[in-house]
Amino acid sequence: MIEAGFRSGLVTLLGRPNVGKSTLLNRLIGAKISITSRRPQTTRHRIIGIKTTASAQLVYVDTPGVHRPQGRRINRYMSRIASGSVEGVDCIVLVISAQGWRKEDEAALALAGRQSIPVVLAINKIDRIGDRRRLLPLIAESDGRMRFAEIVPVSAHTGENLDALERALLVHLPEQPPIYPAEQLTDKSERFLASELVREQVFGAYGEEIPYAAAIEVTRFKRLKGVLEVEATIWVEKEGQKAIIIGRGGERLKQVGTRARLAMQRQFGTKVRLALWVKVREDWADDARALERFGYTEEPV
Ligand SMILES: Nc1nc2c(ncn2[C@@H]2O[C@H](COP(=O)(O)OP(=O)(O)OP(=O)(O)O)[C@@H](O)[C@H]2O)c(=O)[nH]1
Repeated sequence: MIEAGFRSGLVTLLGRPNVGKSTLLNRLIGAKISITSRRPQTTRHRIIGIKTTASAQLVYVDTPGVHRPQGRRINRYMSRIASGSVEGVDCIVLVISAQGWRKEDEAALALAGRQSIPVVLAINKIDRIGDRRRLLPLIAESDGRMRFAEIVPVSAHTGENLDALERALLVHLPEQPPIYPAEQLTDKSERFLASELVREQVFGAYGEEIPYAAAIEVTRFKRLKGVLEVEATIWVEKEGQKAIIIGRGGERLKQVGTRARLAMQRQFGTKVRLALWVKVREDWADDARALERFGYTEEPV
């Protein structure tokens, strides 16, 4: 039964790379939907997280960090997804860090400001600020940057003040029935999530250019009795990168595989058998056909 006055709508999480959008999405939904890492530009897709209560359904849209697209096709793709994700939504959450405004925040601020929809500013990572009074000048400064519908300090890490953020968003949603079934948490498949869980481990395990040179292709995803069988290829751009991923005697790849398998077991609640390969496809990040094959095909709604 849908309550009278039920509200539902789309809320885009926008911000520069690494401010904590995906961490925020996962906290708001209470489940791991979008992968996170210490490195910028982890999110490459538009990922929807759905939260349904008795009186409302908030459909959050996680986006790649807004950054100046460098020449590569994958970066242009990510930028297109981010900028397209502010269209046709009911509200935008612009996420910045409690450490203050940075030059890199400005592209996201400008993008949010160009829309004629309410923008709520979430000042994230407040757990890092010992004395909360230090937030007051940042709030005052933010107020001068744009006419925000509301400014809400939060911590995606601890969950602090997320109820206030939700309340600030709900008022901007139209009264209408839910968009998605109440039990649905995301628009992405388990197969997609499996590829992301491998990518998350690659982001965590290797430095420098390796995470950005890697794309994951899941070639088998089969639930058998009591076990989920997953096979995936880590595509890189150069032979040298392949050697680094594999490591001496295959040790590093083995470690990545173990971690990804355990993450999948937690995620899917079943025993997982995972086989990983590493292959080279030169310049895949700039190759339209390779991007399509690796799943970079979404169009913003
Ligand atoms: N201390 C603290 N760290 C946080 C918080 N939110 C996110 N982080 C950390 O910030 C880093 C980036 O988080 P992500 O959620 O991947 O950031 P993102 O904005 O989605 O990044 P992109 O994919 O680059 O757009 C990770 O190391 C997170 O653990 C927070 O509230 N407090």
